[in-house]
Amino acid sequence: MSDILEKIIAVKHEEIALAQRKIPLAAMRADAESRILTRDFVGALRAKIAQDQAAVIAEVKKASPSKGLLRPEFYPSDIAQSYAEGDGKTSAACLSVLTDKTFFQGSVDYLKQARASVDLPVLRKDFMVAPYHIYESRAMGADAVLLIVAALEDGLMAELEAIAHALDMAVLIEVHDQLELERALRHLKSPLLGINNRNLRTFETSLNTTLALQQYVPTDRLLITESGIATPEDVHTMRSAGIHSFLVGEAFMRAPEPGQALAQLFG
Ligand SMILES: O=C(O)c1ccccc1NCC(=O)[C@H](O)[C@H](O)COP(=O)(O)O
Repeated sequence: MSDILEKIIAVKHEEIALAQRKIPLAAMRADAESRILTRDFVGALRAKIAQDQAAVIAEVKKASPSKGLLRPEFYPSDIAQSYAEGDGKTSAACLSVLTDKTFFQGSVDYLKQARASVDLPVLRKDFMVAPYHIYESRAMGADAVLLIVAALEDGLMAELEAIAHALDMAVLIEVHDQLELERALRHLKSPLLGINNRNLRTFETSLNTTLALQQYVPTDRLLITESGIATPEDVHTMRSAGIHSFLVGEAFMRAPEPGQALAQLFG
């Protein structure tokens, strides 16, 4: 595991211990299981692709460990609405909202605000390390969760996926290299397979990460390229290679109108 991931995961274990003292696991689970209305995350991506459009998961991210503060004036509802509207022709399929406070200046409230202001399905972007996280994600309204293979043992990641699916949530699996990809394919069932172009040791992004791993992804999985997508040429490179699903944060967060930036990048 990279240093940054190790640091983040250590903080997540501390956070969970605190959270469970406030709301015990049984209560959080009951809350999660009482919420039955989920938006179809996988369906929203597939619908865009069926219309020959790029399926964009647009990220609501105030700051990041690699780049620091991205968007000082940060209003999640406005950002979400801008993504949902785009330019009227090209818009986001889904949202991804960072809820981690320590490293990304995110918040659970940001997810709630963003989701309440649009009809799009929402991914909770955080670092899941225990079943509690999955129940908590559903209880706060998330339609999908991220599972980072580099941060999870085989048995645990399969357990977290099963809980998410039992709660009707989608799971975005995230890998960085071939070993992680093989583990994911062996232990996880979710159709959503994200390849993250960011090297978590150097923070550099390279689209070649996706292009090199693409050949090992079975056709029944939906490949999503993540991180470092910044120019129409990047989009063209991916779409020419048959990759039509994208997770993009920074390029939109630095723009005054994130939805317009999305339309310019993908229109
Ligand atoms: O963004 C970071 O600096 C980062 C550092 C450590 C772990 C994860 C990190 N990013 C999470 C992401 O996966 C990105 O927010 C997402 O793929 C969007 O990337 P980008 O378009 O490059 O903002």
